[in-house]
Amino acid sequence: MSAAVCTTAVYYGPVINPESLTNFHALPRCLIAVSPDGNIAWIEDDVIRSELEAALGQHGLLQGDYILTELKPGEFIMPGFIDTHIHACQVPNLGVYAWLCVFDELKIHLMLICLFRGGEDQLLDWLNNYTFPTEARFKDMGYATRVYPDIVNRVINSGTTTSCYYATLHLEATKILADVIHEKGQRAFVGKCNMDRNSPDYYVEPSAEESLESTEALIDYIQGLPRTPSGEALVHPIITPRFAISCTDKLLTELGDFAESVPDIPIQTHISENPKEIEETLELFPNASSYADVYDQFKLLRNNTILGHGVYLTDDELQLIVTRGAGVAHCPASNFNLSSGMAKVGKMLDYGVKVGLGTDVSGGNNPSMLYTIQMASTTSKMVAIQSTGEEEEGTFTNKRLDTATLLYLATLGGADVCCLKHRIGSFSTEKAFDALLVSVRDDTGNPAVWGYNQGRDPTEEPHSRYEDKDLKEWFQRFFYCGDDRNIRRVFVQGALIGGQEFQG
Ligand SMILES: O=c1[nH]c(=O)c2nc[nH]c2[nH]1
Ligand SMILES: [Zn+2]
Repeated sequence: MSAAVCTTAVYYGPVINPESLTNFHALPRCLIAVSPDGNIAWIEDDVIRSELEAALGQHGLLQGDYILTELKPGEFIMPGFIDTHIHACQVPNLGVYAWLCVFDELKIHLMLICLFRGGEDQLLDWLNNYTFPTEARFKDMGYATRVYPDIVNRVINSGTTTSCYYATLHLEATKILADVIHEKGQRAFVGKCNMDRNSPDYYVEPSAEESLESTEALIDYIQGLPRTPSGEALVHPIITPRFAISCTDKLLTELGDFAESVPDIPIQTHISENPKEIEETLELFPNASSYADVYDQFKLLRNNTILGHGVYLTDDELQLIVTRGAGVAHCPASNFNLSSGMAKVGKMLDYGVKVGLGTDVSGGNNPSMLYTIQMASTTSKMVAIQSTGEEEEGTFTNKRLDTATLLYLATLGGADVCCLKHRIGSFSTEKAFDALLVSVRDDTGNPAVWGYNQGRDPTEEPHSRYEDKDLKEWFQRFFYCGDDRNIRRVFVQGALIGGQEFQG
């Protein structure tokens, strides 16, 4: 675990705080106090510099009771990103050409791996040709021990404070992933894939019983990890039937029965990503009226189910998903890379479906949520351009997603999908301080961001009062052309765990 925070931490400066699908707050002079347990003690929205000490005093904080971080011009604080769908074990597959050896009991598969071969393959071929061989390597715990720390670091440093991780089917390697996340102090859900059919012989579980057994063992292991000083767990287990195609009826039945006995443990899976996948699913489950109905029949569709993709969900399925209270992880980069299609996020929102964003590495080619936000924006614009329907006032269907909506999806929307909206996704009293300190100053070294210093008179008083429009401008520069270099500090539950200035 990262170092414990032992005194009140106070942050003073500009803050971006999401509120709803249509609104966020840009607060240029905000004061946030974080208790030693990492929760937000209180927030003052607008405090002028000369009244800072007085404001702290009113909350009973005298000098020596707190550590003050005062932001520089061009810096701001915002909630950390929530990635509702990422395959940690697929990061080694990102954009590389390499010879890869996969060992199974009897033979060595030697194959040329390249990401998407220029984007030729769609989902099912991509899984067989590239992804399953990549994931099979995690049978080797040495490999897992070597690669997972770098993968988690990379995710944290790109500003993701909560991740919903898929691991491989291997129990021991998945325990290693959970250990690494715990050690680094990230908030996360970690699941090992359940998959007992329609997968290559070197990468498939031998039976439904063994699949369930190792799932239960992983849950026990993760629930046994030490908690934060306030008794909260940061790493949670999640039941992870890979997708319907890779699970027998027996496995889905057993997982559904087991899930019923542990209603607080969430479930993640894939749904309706690709036409061929949907066709195959409906052939395998002839009694189901739709893809969503397959999961529903097996008691796997409920308020804490996270459904990856949902590109081709029908109206009936959207209605069923809303009724069950499940959420969707919108994975726009992956949907482009695998030529899956463009999810109708606006329509999902109008139906009342909970929606968050997912990088879906390595279907998605970047573990950064910023990149995913930009892809979600592009997707919504393409859906809007192609739309022939009338635009209705006050709805999202077929419209471009604006900055407020994209910010919501990447933060509060994700929190809602993870059933953690009461803890994370925005700043308010008693929520966890899961936050990013962002800079658009020139010294970040990101030339794509026209930063705070650009064109500014160096003799200008640096603390001249900013307006909320200045802050909104900095925020948009970061949102649409920022990258890891702009993410200076990453906090989870009040503890500094990453970012460019972190020396962990
Ligand atoms: O984008 C995807 N990535 C995967 O690993 C996967 N497995 C099932 N369906 C999937 N879709
Ligand atoms: Zn996925």
